[in-house]
Amino acid sequence: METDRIVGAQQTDDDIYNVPSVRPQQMFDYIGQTAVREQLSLSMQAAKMRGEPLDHVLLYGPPGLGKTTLSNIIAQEMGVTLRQTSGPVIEKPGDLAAILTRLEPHDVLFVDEIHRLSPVVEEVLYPAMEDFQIDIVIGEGPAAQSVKIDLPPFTLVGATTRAGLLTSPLRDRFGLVQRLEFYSHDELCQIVQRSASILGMDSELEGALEVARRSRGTPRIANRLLRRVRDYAQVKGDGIITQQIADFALNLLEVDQLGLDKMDLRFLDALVNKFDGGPVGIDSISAALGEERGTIEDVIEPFLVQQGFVIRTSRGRIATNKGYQHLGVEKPEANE
Ligand SMILES: Nc1ncnc2c1ncn2[C@@H]1O[C@H](COP(=O)(O)OP(=O)(O)OP(=O)(O)O)[C@@H](O)[C@H]1O
Ligand SMILES: [Mg+2]
Repeated sequence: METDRIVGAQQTDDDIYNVPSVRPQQMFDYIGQTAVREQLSLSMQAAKMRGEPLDHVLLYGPPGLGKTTLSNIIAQEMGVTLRQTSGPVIEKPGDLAAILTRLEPHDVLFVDEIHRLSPVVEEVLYPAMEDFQIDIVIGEGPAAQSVKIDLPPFTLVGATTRAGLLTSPLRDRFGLVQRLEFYSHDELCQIVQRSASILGMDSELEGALEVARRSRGTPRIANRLLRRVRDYAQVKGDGIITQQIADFALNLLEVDQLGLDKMDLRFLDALVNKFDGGPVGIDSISAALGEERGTIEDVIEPFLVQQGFVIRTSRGRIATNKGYQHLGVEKPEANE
């Protein structure tokens, strides 16, 4: 499971119960994502000037990049209450109706994993988003009656890691659609330094940068690695996060210079050394590694593909030059 990996992007209990919280509370502290921040800030300012709620916002992108954080900040900056729920939790139309009718004017309703709403629930959401109205059916059989209920004007903030799974009627009802991008090393370095100072740690620039470089473009991973490096610095060093301390600590955790862990390296090694760099089908790799196909596709491959170590083709997986180089193996001439 990815949740067992130190470099997994999914949230773990360790991320949730870590105090003090390093999660930014205001836009000012939200590092990176400049375009998203500017567009949202502009729209929020305009909405406030008009005395209207902010238009509905869809945030999408890989896990751990700051969707939930941003939704909190939106509510905070708009000066309204945030109500949180998630797609799979809303089972029936009545569940959603109960949430919507309890909103105060201009509140932000955050729906995480919005791609997992059931179709009947989604139907209720359409008029709610468009006209701030819902139709609910009261009673059953021939006596059933449809009643229109007015809702307070509100802002829906939807988040998803799988924008491709959203139906187009739902997608079209969001006025602001923002894609979060992986963070640069420099941005992650700022995040690490900020978190270190909240945790009461001294960090040298090079130390923070070392953590940043190995964090797979993902703030959640950066914060998790930082906490492990902190342990190491306190036990083995003098508490300061230097490059050497970060390097030792992360090597101990078997997270390499580019953020690859053992699982990634086993995959790359099999592809290069057992299958001559491919193309090879996913099922053969799965058999060679003794890992389930789904795990490989959802958990190992995305980062390797995004970083250009591996490409997926219709004929199978192929190791790139970069993939060969990372293992220190010469790429054979004839192999394409
Ligand atoms: N722009 C940022 N600046 C500083 N820290 C950030 C930023 N974005 C995210 N973080 C940190 O990363 C952690 C993970 O972010 P968050 O929970 O918002 O991700 P997410 O996109 O909602 O992930 P998921 O898809 O798993 O729900 C936060 O607790 C926060 O500390
Ligand atoms: Mg989230």
